[in-house]
Formats: sequence, structure tokens, C-alpha cells
Amino acid sequence: MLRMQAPAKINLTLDVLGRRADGYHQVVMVMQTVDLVDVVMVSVNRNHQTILLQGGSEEAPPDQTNLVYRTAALVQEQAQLPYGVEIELDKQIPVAAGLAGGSSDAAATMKALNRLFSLGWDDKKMESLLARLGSDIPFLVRGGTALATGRGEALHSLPAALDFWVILVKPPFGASTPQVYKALNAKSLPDPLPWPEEMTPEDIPEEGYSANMLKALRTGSYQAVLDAMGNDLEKVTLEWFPELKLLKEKLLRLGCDRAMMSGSGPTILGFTDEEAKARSIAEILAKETQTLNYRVMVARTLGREEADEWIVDCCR
Ligand SMILES: C[C@](O)(CO)[C@H](O)COP(=O)(O)OP(=O)(O)OC[C@H]1O[C@@H](n2ccc(N)nc2=O)[C@H](O)[C@@H]1O
Ligand SMILES: Nc1ncnc2c1ncn2[C@@H]1O[C@H](COP(=O)(O)OP(=O)(O)OP(=O)(O)O)[C@@H](O)[C@H]1O
Repeated sequence: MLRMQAPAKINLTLDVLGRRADGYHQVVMVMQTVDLVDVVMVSVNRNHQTILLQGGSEEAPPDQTNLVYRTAALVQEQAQLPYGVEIELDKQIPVAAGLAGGSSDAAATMKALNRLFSLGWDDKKMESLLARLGSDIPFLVRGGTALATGRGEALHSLPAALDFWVILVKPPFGASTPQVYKALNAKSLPDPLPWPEEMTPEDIPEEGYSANMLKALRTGSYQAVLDAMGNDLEKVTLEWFPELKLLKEKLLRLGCDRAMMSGSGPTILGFTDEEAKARSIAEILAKETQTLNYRVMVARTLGREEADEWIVDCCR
């Protein structure tokens, strides 16, 4: 049995360059894993070929639509496995929140099956298979800090971002990623695109949050990283849910150094470099918003090596 921790991601930046001929949006993002995790426990069943999934949650039920199930089916098919698998999913990351919880569960499931069946797939192979199931999933294979381009699936690892703390606030509603992208009304891009499929830091447009973030990361300054943060999708989701603007203001008033939405939202992030401060802000916010049903969580940024070592239990 393998017990994997599947970390959530946050977007330090998200630039939308335009809409592509295939309907996806060309993005440039700096992504970061944090230590808010789901747990995926995977074991082999040598008697049956079935996939048995248990756990999950009301919003991510343990059925054939679950990304964990779909990943296990993809591995079974690709590796032509004559065996079944049993998986238990413990969901802690809020669903449809802009934190890529489902994507991370999928990446953890493939990594576990790769080990349990000694498939010998390298990260690149797993990333390219997982890109079929979602644009955010390849990043979660390696985690840490990375530049993501294309529709989000083309990755370039970056040196670890600074160690800082994040207060994550998830209101009691979700945001639909396709609807948020659609509402942007982004300009159509030519086909073929004027950039390579997988952009390196040298290829990305000089304007935009991500270009500034790459420069900030090189300086190693926490303040420069905060100043470079930004998310093009905020203008849609914050317009739809004005309470998110108030939430950002509240986080800043309580002492966060910066506040921003993650992904397509609606989770709002508040940043600080002190753990005690993060915990006290979270406590005050939870009390002040008790009647609003917000979920308030605290997490720390998680580097790539740490993310890699997050197979916590291994037996049989
Ligand atoms: C908002 C982010 O989470 C930021 O990290 C991602 O861009 C979304 O990644 P994801 O949830 O893995 O998205 P997918 O499952 O691949 O796509 C869901 C839908 O979102 C829209 N979509 C997604 C990614 C992208 N670059 N352009 C898009 O237009 C498409 O309508 C797509 O059908
Ligand atoms: N294991 C899973 N965990 C969460 N959601 C899942 C899972 N499997 C399937 N889903 C479906 O995928 C959708 C998006 O899930 P997820 O929580 O990853 O979204 P998200 O946080 O908005 O991600 P992103 O940041 O990529 O937009 C949900 O609406 C849910 O129904």
C-alpha cells in the first residue's frame, strides 16, 4: 500500500495571452505547491481487474467521474495491467476552489501506481499522459515552483520560491473554470501560435505578471515577489462575487502583506512571512466571518524536494 499526500497549488501569477483555435486559453503562470493536502491510499488487487474507489466527498464522490478513478483507468489501459486497484481518497482541499485539488489527487494516483507496478515511467511521461485529463495536472507531478505555459501543461521548473505562509479562504460556493475563462472574452490568437509550445523564461512576453515574477524570484526578495503577484482571472470572478473584493480588503486590514485570488477562484489568498501572524489572522477572520460559512485554512509554501518526498508510508 502506498499513502501519498497530494498538495494544493496556488497561482503566484496568471496571465492570459488570448484564446487559441482549440478553445483553450494560452496562459503564462507561476505555480506553487502549498502544504494543504488530500491523502490518497493506493493498493494493488491481484484477484480482480476492478478499480475500487472509496472516500472522496459530496462534491467529489468516489465514482467513475472522479479524477482518481479516471487516472487509475488510464494507467490500467496504458500499461495493460491485468490487475485491479483499491484506492481510498481523503479530501481536505476544497473542491472547485482554484486550488487544483482534483488535479493533485490525479497526479498522486499516477505516481503511486507507477511505483506499485514498477512501470518505470519518468516525470515527463506521467505529465504527458495526465495532460489528457486536465491542464493543471502535469504541474502536480513535480510541484514546487514552476513556470507553466501552453494551456498550463507545458512546464519549466524554477528555483524554490521563498518560504512564506498563506491564509486560504474558501467561500461556500464554487467557480466554474470554463465559465470564468469564457467570460474573459479574450482576443483570438493566430494558429499556429507565434510562440513555441513550451516557453522558457526567455520566450515569455516581457509584459505581464509572470515576467515580473521571474525577475522577482531571481532577486530572492519576499517584497519583490509580493509586488509581482497578479491574476488576470480576478476581474471576472471578483466582478461576479463582490464579497471576494471585501474579503481581500479584510485580509489586508488584518495584516496580510498581499491578498489575491487563486486560479479561477473563488479562494482568496492572504500572504505573510510569519507563521504566528498567519495563524492569528486566520483565527480572527474565522471568528469575524462565522455566519458566512467561509472555510479558513493556513498553509506554507512547499518546495519541490519536499513535495517529492511526500510518500509517507510504504508497505507490502
Ligand atoms: C485556472 C487554472 O486552474 C489556473 O491554474 C487552470 O488554468 C485551469 O486548469 P484545469 O482546471 O486543469 O482546466 P482543464 O480541466 O484543462 O479545462 C477546463 C476548461 O477550462 C477552460 N480552460 C482551461 C485551461 C486553459 N488554459 N484555457 C481554458 O480555456 C476550457 O474551457 C476547459 O474546457
Ligand atoms: N478527486 C477530485 N477532487 C476534486 N474534484 C474532483 C475530483 N475528481 C473530479 N473532480 C471534479 O473536478 C472539478 C474541479 O475540481 P478541483 O477541485 O480540482 O477544481 P479547482 O480547484 O477549481 O481546480 P483548478 O485550480 O484546476 O481550476 C470539480 O467540479 C469536481 O466535480
